[in-house]
Amino acid sequence: QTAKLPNVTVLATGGTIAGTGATSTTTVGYTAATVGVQQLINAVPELAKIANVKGEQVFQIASESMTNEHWLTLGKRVNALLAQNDVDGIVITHGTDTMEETAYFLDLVVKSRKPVVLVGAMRPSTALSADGPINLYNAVSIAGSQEAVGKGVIIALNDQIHAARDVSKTNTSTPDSFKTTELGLLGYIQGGKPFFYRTSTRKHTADSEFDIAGLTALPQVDIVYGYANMNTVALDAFIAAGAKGIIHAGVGDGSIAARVKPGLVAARKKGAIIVRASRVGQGILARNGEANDDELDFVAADTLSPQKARILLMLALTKTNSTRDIQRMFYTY
Ligand SMILES: NC(=O)C[C@H](N)C(=O)O
Repeated sequence: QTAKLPNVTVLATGGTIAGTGATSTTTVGYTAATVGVQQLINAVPELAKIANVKGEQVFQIASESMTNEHWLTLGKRVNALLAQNDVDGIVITHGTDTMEETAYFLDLVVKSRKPVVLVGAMRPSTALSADGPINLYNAVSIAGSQEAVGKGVIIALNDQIHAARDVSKTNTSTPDSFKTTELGLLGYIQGGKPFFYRTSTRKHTADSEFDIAGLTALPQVDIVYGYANMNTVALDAFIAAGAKGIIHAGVGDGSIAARVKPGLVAARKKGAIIVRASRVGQGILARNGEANDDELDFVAADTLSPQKARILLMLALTKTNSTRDIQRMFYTY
């Protein structure tokens, strides 16, 4: 250990960054989650110059198979490590498909201001111009930096730094897939150093009211997707299966089809919390806009994507059933 260097723990969970393909030109149709954490670290010897890096294999999965239970395990491990004086920051290697969801979950449950950086790759480790090694190098640099303290959970790929709340995967396969909404990215990594230009005004990490310490499961919340000719088949099935909350990923500003509305009203009467979100991807979901939320006792998702609204609603339901309080949470986080 070099005294002056920060101590960064790399928690590996799988994904394409740990994937291998048949040939160097295989950039699709490879196998995700095959390379172990020590091999990932060893592939970037330059890491030793910027941090004392320790690796830990938490899972080895493709991120499309991420579950609530994985999140609880990971969140507890992150909190335990960040409580240690000899850990300055954490990097989590993760598949890109659900990285934005894991990042937002952690943003709401990590009890520390120390940096937590999620990183992945769009190309497998065996590909020509694999993006994993440079992304990992940059992520370790951010996790060990003073600049990243207190910024909330970060996603860093392709030389860009994004806040967990507002970033999403926007392209199926290109290395510049991760974009923040119009709200704007946090900064860049250049020459191995992070440069921050903005922060979110929303609460996160050490200022969050959510605590997973005593939890072994999260309440069931499902998403129903809006489209022309939508019906209530999926909604009714989720409610019958015991959903405690429904995210309605409506068209436009969260509009509800005339023939779907009675199903949502019935679900609310049975006790499920209904959150109106939008499938559009940008903008504020107007409370009392396309639906009278006050009258229907629904919640508006603000600017959260449906998949992130699901996470906030699950955590909200661990604390309250009050739609008033849940709406406050959607305007706070
Ligand atoms: N680029 C990736 O990491 C995609 C992969 N399916 C995953 O999410 O694990």
